[in-house]
Amino acid sequence: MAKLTVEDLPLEGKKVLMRVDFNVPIKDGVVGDDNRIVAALPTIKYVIDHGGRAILFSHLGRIKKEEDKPGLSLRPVAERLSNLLNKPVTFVPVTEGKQLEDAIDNMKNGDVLLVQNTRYEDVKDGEYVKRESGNDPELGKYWASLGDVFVNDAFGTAHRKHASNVGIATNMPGKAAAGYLMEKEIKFLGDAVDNPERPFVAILGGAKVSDKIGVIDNLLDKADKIIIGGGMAYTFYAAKGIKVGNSLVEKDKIDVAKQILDKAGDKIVLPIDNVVADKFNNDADTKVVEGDIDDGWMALDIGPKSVKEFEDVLKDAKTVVWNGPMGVFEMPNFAKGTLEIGKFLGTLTDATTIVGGGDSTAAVKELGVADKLTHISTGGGASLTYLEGKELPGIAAISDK
Ligand SMILES: Nc1ncnc2c1ncn2[C@@H]1O[C@H](COP(=O)(O)OP(=O)(O)O)[C@@H](O)[C@H]1O
Ligand SMILES: O=C(OP(=O)(O)O)[C@H](O)COP(=O)(O)O
Repeated sequence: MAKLTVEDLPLEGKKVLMRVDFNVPIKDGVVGDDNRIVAALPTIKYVIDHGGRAILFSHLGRIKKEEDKPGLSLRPVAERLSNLLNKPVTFVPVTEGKQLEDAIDNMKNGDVLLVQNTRYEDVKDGEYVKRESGNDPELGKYWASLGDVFVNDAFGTAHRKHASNVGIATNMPGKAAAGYLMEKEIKFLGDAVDNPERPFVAILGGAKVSDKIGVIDNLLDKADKIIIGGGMAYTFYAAKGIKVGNSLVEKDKIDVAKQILDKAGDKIVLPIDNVVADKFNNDADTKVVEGDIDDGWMALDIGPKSVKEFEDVLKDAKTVVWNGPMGVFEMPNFAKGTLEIGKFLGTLTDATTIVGGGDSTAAVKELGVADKLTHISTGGGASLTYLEGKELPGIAAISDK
């Protein structure tokens, strides 16, 4: 890696500022899926095992007004982290000032401290000032002044230019390194996209064509096949002149979809059949249709022939990258396509299989196949930005070796 890593930094007795992505689901004050916390443990352990004093920063959710703050405290995360590390974690309920500075001064080698949600800085005295998410230069400078070195392990936030990632790093030139999770994410995604074992198949789903057009465009030059399922498939149907009924279509993207199809030749694989419904509801009347979708019906999942078609494309793949569900996965009656594809990926034990994004990750976990896949990315937006071939500001700001 051309960037400094945690192993390049002096740690013994140092105040080690660490940016992690602990933006995890919290319900009634309890952490739900703790995958992102678990994924950061190797770097945290490395730092404390080498005598560093780990000062952790993360955002949680989005804060636009004072009332958002109480429900988005990182305190439950500190508790879960403490359980996972099997040692005390000091939680500091503020993001700046004497209380934080004193807590840092009181740390001993090997101690762990978690600072309050960095996005508390986005609202000051009731005003939405975006000091954290707007990368206020004074804030990054202040946080950088609290430590000796900086480790960024927040891959999930790497597509954001925040004070707590880019700001701190730019104020610590030559002392800002990547953690193990960051390294691992870049390695798997980087190898998959830049140096894939072939055939390389990408599976893209979900709803937002506009967000993923850039990804498709970049992958056209790199992948052998691109499977498009989920809501985005129907904008491509429209581009091909197939009737879409009431299915989700981004009308202003039909022309771009046409251009992509022209450029793609037979690289793009679209669903043959779909589960269509008479309303956007789990209890809707449904049927499976091939090709044209009549008015009054909307496609909410791929059909059984599409599942077979996609599996035929996937069965010989040596590298697979999957982002986005094949249907309205949240409704049990339209989850089958996503679950079948997830299950099939679990059988591809000879291939490198990488899954990114909340819904697809949830699907493989629900199926219990997550541990059969090579890599589950902790970043949805970040992995997409990477697949799009764009620079991630959080990574760019890390010091070069
Ligand atoms: N056929 C479909 N029609 C409408 N919405 C769909 C369809 N297929 C998938 N979706 C929706 O797409 C959403 C996920 O889209 P998106 O945000 O683009 O993906 P991701 O969460 O992976 O980034 C899910 O909420 C899912 O219900
Ligand atoms: O969860 C995140 O994004 P993701 O759901 O796209 O992976 C990151 O923590 C970034 O959070 P944000 O989208 O509120 O900036």
